[in-house]
Amino acid sequence: MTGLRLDAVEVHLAGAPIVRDLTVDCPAGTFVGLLGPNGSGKSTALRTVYHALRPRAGAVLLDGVDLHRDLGPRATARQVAALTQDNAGEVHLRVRDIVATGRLPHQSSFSPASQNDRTVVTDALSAVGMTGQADRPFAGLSGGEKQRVLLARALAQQPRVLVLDEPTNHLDIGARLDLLDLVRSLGITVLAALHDLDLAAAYCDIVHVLADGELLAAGPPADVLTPELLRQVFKVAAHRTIHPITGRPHFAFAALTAPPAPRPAEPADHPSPGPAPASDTPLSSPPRLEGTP
Ligand SMILES: Nc1ncnc2c1ncn2[C@@H]1O[C@H](COP(=O)(O)OP(=O)(O)OP(=O)(O)O)[C@@H](O)[C@H]1O
Repeated sequence: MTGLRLDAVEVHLAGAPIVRDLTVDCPAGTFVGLLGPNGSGKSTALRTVYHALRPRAGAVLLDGVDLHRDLGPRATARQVAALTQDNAGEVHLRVRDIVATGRLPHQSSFSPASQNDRTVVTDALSAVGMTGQADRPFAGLSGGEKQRVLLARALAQQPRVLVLDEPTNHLDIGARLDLLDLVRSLGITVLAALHDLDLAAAYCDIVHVLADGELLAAGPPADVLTPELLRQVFKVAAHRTIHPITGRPHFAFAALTAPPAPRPAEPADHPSPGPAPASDTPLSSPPRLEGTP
């Protein structure tokens, strides 16, 4: 298989098993989601892909090449870019300089930034809509702007695999969709930890669900994300419908302890045609707000 494969990956942290026997296949060009509750091991698994953690057992393979055994961190960074939550330490740089660090794996001390490097950085800034902010200090940006700059840095790496750890944190709904649309349009292999199950269902070709460091289910979102599985994994009541625009699964959630809502009135209760008033109150006399005279 061409693409990325986590093959029976095992990670221990502080002596405890955090990820156990995890196999995840990301065929080349697919968008694969890693889902699961807080603490289920998603970030830990992703960190083995971008060389921040070495698996204790198993392997991370890119087109069959073992990233830890056969490639070092620098060679891996020419193939794999990550957009993660850890971005401390870069706060004193300008936006353009942050994005330019994405070119470092492609440069050597004998070949500093080339014209091509500068063009790639300019294009990456443009792709995320941050051209006009290129000279601002990174530290002065909003959370959403920072996220876009860090995506630009990942794009500047010109990776074959993009690892995303909760990439839509801090983003408003329009920016979330823009970011995931942009990522999808790249046509590269994507492995993303996502909490938003609607976004996962809308963007992922395949999802893998983790619980307590182990793989519980994998497959297309429509097959995997059943109300039964969501109840088991996230301990919520889930109501699944089809999104009227995207045609993908769409969810409404309630706590398992939530009382059932009163049943809506049957159509037979309102036999007259045309729009019905929202309540029994006549439209000519709007209800008074509590506390108004
Ligand atoms: N350096 C560490 N030492 C010990 N335990 C750790 C370390 N890093 C993470 N863990 C633990 O590993 C478990 C999995 O953490 P991880 O961050 O991978 O989960 P996650 O699924 O990404 O969670 P979230 O959705 O909350 O981001 C958690 O219980 C966490 O406390």
